[in-house]
Amino acid sequence: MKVAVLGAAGGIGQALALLLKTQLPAGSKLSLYDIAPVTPGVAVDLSHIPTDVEVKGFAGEDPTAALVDADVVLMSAGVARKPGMDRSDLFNINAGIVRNLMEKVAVTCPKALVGIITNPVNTTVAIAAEVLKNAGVYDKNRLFGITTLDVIRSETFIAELKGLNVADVKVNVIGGHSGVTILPLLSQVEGVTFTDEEVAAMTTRIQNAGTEVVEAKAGGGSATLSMGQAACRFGLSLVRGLQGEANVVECAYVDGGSEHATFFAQPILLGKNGVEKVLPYGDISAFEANARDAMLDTLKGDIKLGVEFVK
Ligand SMILES: NC(=O)c1ccc[n+]([C@@H]2O[C@H](COP(=O)([O-])OP(=O)(O)OC[C@H]3O[C@@H](n4cnc5c(N)ncnc54)[C@H](O)[C@@H]3O)[C@@H](O)[C@H]2O)c1
Ligand SMILES: O=C(O)C[C@H](O)C(=O)O
Repeated sequence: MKVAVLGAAGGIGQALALLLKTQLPAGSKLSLYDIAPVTPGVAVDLSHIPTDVEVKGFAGEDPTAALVDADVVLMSAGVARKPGMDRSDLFNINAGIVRNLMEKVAVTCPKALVGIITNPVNTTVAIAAEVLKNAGVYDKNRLFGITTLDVIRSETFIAELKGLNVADVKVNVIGGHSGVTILPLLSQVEGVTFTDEEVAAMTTRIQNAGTEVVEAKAGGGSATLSMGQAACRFGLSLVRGLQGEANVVECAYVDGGSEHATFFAQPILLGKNGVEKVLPYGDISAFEANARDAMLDTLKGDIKLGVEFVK
């Protein structure tokens, strides 16, 4: 199994690469790419960790060498937020980066499962899809916006509030990955009840958790370590699905035939071809139904921006 990380010298990329080096199945290959010249050095550094995962690093303008024979591509290349910015403020720089990298993916490893981390995810995934369509290689089951950070934040914050073992807390987060488009389905969390006030406060905290980190880092960037963990969890789930493991389920932002929007985050069953099945997200509360319906104009606008960027 070969996993390529694009943006591998960055805050997320290095954390993710470290976790993958120590957690990918024995015999895997890890391919690191970034425009930053330090990237081959990051690979040499990781290669001294005694696991059976071969690491190679590539720098420069062209990611092709890193993408050859990749089964999974995880992309965090791009710029991150500073205080006062919204994720959509990253569009001007990151849209072009994602487009250019996806053009190389389309030519070099069109069958790879691609997980997009680069913000604004609601839009960059639509850009990636349009590039793959233009190249004639789009398979909606192989493209994912990684929203796992919203899931692990929800698990953490709920366990803290309710005094639970975090390993026992499971939460679906649907919609997208910014502001009101992030919707944790708190009504479905087993063994827990929330007051209306708790639901409102917890939903807002999860929606603003990225900003919480951006402000705490005070100009030093956004979430990198928790995102490294989230992307590792999602990337390992993609690998487990590819290897034929049963019942691998994650929430992700996919082109899954949702009635709500072209791309929508919801639970998916992963398998040998990526998305095996888009799963229903189940019964939701009136609060959640209102929040879901209220987000749709924003989400559809974000998607339209991505489609129009490539056209
Ligand atoms: N999906 C999520 O939940 C989530 C969570 C956190 C951050 N993010 C996003 O991930 C992205 C990366 O964040 P970070 O903290 O790692 O930023 P960072 O600045 O630390 O790292 C980004 C890396 O991308 C590289 N890069 C820039 N342009 C490139 C190109 N054309 N080709 C290859 N590499 C290129 C840079 O050299 C840098 O090493 C940001 O857009 C951020 O908003 C998403
Ligand atoms: O908030 C950001 O800009 C980064 C990321 O999307 C996050 O949720 O932490």
